[in-house]
Amino acid sequence: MSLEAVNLSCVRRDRVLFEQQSFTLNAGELTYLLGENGAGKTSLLRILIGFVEPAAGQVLYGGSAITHSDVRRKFNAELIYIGHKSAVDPHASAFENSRFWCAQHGVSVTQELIYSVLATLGLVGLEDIPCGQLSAGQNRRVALARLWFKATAKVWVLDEPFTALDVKGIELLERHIEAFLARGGSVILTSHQPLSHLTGWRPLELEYRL
Ligand SMILES: Nc1ncnc2c1ncn2[C@@H]1O[C@H](COP(=O)(O)OP(=O)(O)OP(=O)(O)O)[C@@H](O)[C@H]1O
Repeated sequence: MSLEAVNLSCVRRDRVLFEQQSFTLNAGELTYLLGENGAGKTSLLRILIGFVEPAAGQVLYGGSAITHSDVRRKFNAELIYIGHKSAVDPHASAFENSRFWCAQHGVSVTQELIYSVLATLGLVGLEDIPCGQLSAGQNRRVALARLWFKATAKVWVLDEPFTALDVKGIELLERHIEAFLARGGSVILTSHQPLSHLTGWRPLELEYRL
């Protein structure tokens, strides 16, 4: 199913961030959203997932508007969004955050699977302590574990997923994105760091407008 932006515009505090943005995320494609600080990348991603309404235009999933409840349900079932701030509860552990996220998103997982994914993410021994005591990169890994849990996802919308990751973490995530694309997934992401291994992406540049 393709995710399609049709003539999207966004206005923030009387400033037009962007207008008439149209593009399609197709199966197996990676779109790299580029632009200076404040250009509107996060705003565009939040419109794309239906969290914020555009000033004009619409978002279609499989050809129908995501504002229709049946389309919304299907889109929810096939979407993973990881925002810049990650939404990891600092008072809960990596295990508890993962279990809650899976429950909230209707993803059925065993305890063993949660521990195994957290191990893949390099979090062995850190699974049961409050995330507030983990480093920034470790917290990012806890958030990224969602990309391993939800096997039914077809679209990943990732806002600066590489932030705070070390070299190994970047490589792990890039390989996981590659495998997802090879299975026919679609990805749109922002990153202020150049992508190191990922190739074949399509740039989508937002110009900073005064
Ligand atoms: N809810 C909001 N209310 C008012 N202004 C907002 C809101 N959200 C974003 N903005 C403004 O819109 C502009 C674009 O913000 P946005 O976060 O989309 O940019 P960005 O391209 O993701 O930036 P960065 O690279 O710094 O993350 C900023 O000037 C920001 O202050």
